[in-house]
Amino acid sequence: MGMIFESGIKFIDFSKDPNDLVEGSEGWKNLCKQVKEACESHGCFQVVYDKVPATLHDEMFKGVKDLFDVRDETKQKNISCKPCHGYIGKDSNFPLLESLGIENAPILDKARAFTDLMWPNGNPSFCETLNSMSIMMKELEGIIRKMIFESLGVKEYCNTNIKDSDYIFRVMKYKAPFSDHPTIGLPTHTDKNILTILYEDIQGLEVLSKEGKWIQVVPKQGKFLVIVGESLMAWSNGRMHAPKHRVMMTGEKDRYSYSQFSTPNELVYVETPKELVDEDHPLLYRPFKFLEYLRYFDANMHLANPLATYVGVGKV
Ligand SMILES: O=C(O)CCC(=O)C(=O)O
Ligand SMILES: [Fe+2]
Repeated sequence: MGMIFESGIKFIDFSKDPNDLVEGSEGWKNLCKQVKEACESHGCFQVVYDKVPATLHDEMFKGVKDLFDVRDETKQKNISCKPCHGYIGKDSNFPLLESLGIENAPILDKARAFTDLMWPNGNPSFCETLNSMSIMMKELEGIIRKMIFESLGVKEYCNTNIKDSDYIFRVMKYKAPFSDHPTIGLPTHTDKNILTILYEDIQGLEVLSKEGKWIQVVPKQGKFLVIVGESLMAWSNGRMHAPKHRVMMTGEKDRYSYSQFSTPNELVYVETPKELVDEDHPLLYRPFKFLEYLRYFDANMHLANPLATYVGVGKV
């Protein structure tokens, strides 16, 4: 049951046999190994997780399209005191992109507060879709995180670490550039959070390989893309790779995507466990608080490697 490569991105099947997701089973151990290898080598992989029905994805995209048709003044009401959490719209540098963040959407009241803000009479059906989708994406994220911790030999940290997470759900729209010349939709970046679980309708996302090659992600029905963020990279003492990625747009079709980012709770320190530090793996990053780092990053976007500048130990 080797890993399959599609367009250079590893593909892991979580839905082959239900026993594979039973902790401790042979299938589980095999998946742990595949997930670890993919996160080390590419920092991302595609995963089939058929607990999320295709109809839910369809409803989600329909709701997301309606959402972006809401008046700009209403969308701008979606504000947050946290950087990169609210409304991002039609920035003159990246005019194709529009995006909205929904904090802790797996909590029904939070999802409802968002849909009540966007629609005058709320939108109970989209609220339910959004909430169900974010709960399932949270479950998938939890499984993957468990697999990563187990494969790193630090399973015992899993409970505290999962318990101490927040989630931010983002919906994205990239307007069609009406050109065959690739145009930037979202500039090159690394995610700052723990893990990102992403679903997209049409091609556009590209991931930079360690060898410096841009790899196009080919979206497929039912396949999520999982991306390692800088918090997990730092926590794992650099073992897990946080890849650079970007969105490039061509053609005449708008692109929609949605993702859920797990983020360390703002009160806890992202701190490398002592088990992951030894002579061969000296400590790379000092403990930091996620939200403080996000604010630092927001104010220092010009830096080539903001995390290393912020909390890097020695020359990283
Ligand atoms: O829309 C996408 O496919 C990618 C979005 C992304 O990378 C992000 O929001 O961090
Ligand atoms: Fe990203």
